[in-house]
Parts: sequence; structure tokens; C-alpha cells
Amino acid sequence: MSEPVGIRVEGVHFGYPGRPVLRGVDVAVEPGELTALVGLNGCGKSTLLRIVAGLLRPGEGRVLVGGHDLARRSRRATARHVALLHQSAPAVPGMTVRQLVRQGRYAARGPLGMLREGDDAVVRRALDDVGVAAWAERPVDSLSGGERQRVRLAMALAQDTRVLLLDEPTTYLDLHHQLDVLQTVVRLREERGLTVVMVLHDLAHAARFAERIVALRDGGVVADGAPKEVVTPGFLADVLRVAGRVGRDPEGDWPVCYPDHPLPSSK
Ligand SMILES: Nc1ncnc2c1ncn2[C@@H]1O[C@H](COP(=O)(O)OP(=O)(O)OP(=O)(O)O)[C@@H](O)[C@H]1O
Repeated sequence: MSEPVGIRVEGVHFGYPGRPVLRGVDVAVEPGELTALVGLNGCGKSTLLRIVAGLLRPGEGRVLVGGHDLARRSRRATARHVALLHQSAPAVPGMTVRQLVRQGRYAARGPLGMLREGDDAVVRRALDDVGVAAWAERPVDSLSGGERQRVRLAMALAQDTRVLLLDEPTTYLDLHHQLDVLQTVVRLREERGLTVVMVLHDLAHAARFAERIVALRDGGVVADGAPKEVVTPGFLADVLRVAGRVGRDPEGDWPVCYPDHPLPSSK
């Protein structure tokens, strides 16, 4: 197992044309940490992950992964260190699961775009990691939404990076597979020394599986800490615009939320 790497997001500003989104975001993720990124729809979570994956360049500020400034690296070089599970990976009609997951090896390819020795083994391992090897020869467009989501996770794992960014990894999954995917991420993080940041809308999962919760609102970080420290009724109200109560899991050391009703939107 190689050494895990940390992520530093320093003073990052970013906007789409006419739409400022991030206004001075600072986050330091420790090597090997599992962090949940939470916040309301449209607050900039996916945008921040795309910046950390090197797919978007911040207008101001910088991002360091393993001490290296992403501004000095090509996208492809960054993709050797950081994998991002997108909400929707493009699938060419008829493309098989194995072919899609092999695309995860893109950044590791040689100068002529040739797959290298060992790539097939990495692809097989990624298919096994998320339990989708049995579908390897099926067309991706014949899979259900939940099955495709697991294939997308396999594609991200096939990048074989030290940093794994997961944008809503449990979307479309039934509860059984939500827990299965989250436990797989926890296990791989431990076995392979991964640093993981995942966007989660389900606060129960964030509180249960993440060591740390970072919350975005109004373009900045408004809460950052261990779940049992940050998840309070005030957090539910300020970050998620929900009135509710917070208790403690009777068998674990994590908070449990009892949401009651939505609060008026602040926008
Ligand atoms: N390509 C784009 N062009 C213009 N605006 C965009 C683009 N992508 C996102 N936005 C806007 O930027 C803001 C942040 O979007 P982002 O997808 O980062 O939010 P999010 O927190 O991930 O939301 P969600 O929880 O709904 O997935 C939103 O207002 C969105 O409409």
C-alpha cells in the first residue's frame, strides 16, 4: 500500500458565466481521511469535486493534492492521482461494462493510447471490488439505474488513484446496495490507503460512514468537523434548511437525525 495523500483547497473562487458559485473555499483533507461533503442542491458540491479532480480551474485560489499544485499539472496527469465518480458517465450505445470500466485506464495509458500490461488485471479487480464482474460482457445500456451506478464506481476504481472523489455514489441504489457500496468504499480506503471525499445527501450515511463532514453554503464552508461535533439541530437548520432533532445511535458513537419539516428557503 502506498502512502495516502492529502488535499488542500485554498481560497478557491469559481463561477460559471454570470453565476458565482464558490467564494473563497478552504478545506484541508488529511491523508487517508473519509470526508462527506454536504449542502443544499446547487450549493457547489459537484463543482468543488470537479475542481479537485482538475476538470475545472478555479478563478482564484489553488488546490494541492499530495502537495502538488493542480495548476501545474495537465488534466491527464491529475487523473493518475485523482478519480471522480461522475453523476453520469457517457456510455456509447452497445458499449459493454468491461469496455466502459477500461476507459478508467485512460490516464494510465502509454503515449499512443495503448493499454499497458497489468491494465486488464486492474479492470478485473475493479469489477470484482464492486461485485459487477458477472455483467462484464453486458451492454451498459441494458443495465438498471442502480446497476449502472455500481459500474460507474468500478470505472472510477479502475483509475487506481490514491484519491477517490464520489459524487452521490448511492444515487439510484436500494438500501442494501447503498450500504454495500459505502462499506466497500470504507474497506478499500483501509486496504489501499485511499483518501475519499464523497457528496452525500443522506445525512444518516454521512454521519455513520464519514470521519468528517464538510458543509457548503453561500459559496463557502459553514461547518467542518467530526459528525458528532457538527451535526446539531442548528446544523440541520442552517445547512440543510430542515427543522429536526438530533440523537445518538444507541450502539455507535454517531449522531442520528430526526428531520421534522423543511424550513422556508433562504433564497
Ligand atoms: N455547466 C454549468 N454552467 C452553468 N451553471 C452551472 C453549470 N454546472 C452547474 N451550474 C450551476 O452552479 C451551481 C452549483 O452547481 P453544482 O452542480 O456544483 O451544485 P451541487 O451542490 O452539486 O448540487 P446538487 O446537490 O443539486 O447536485 C448551480 O446553481 C448550478 O445550476
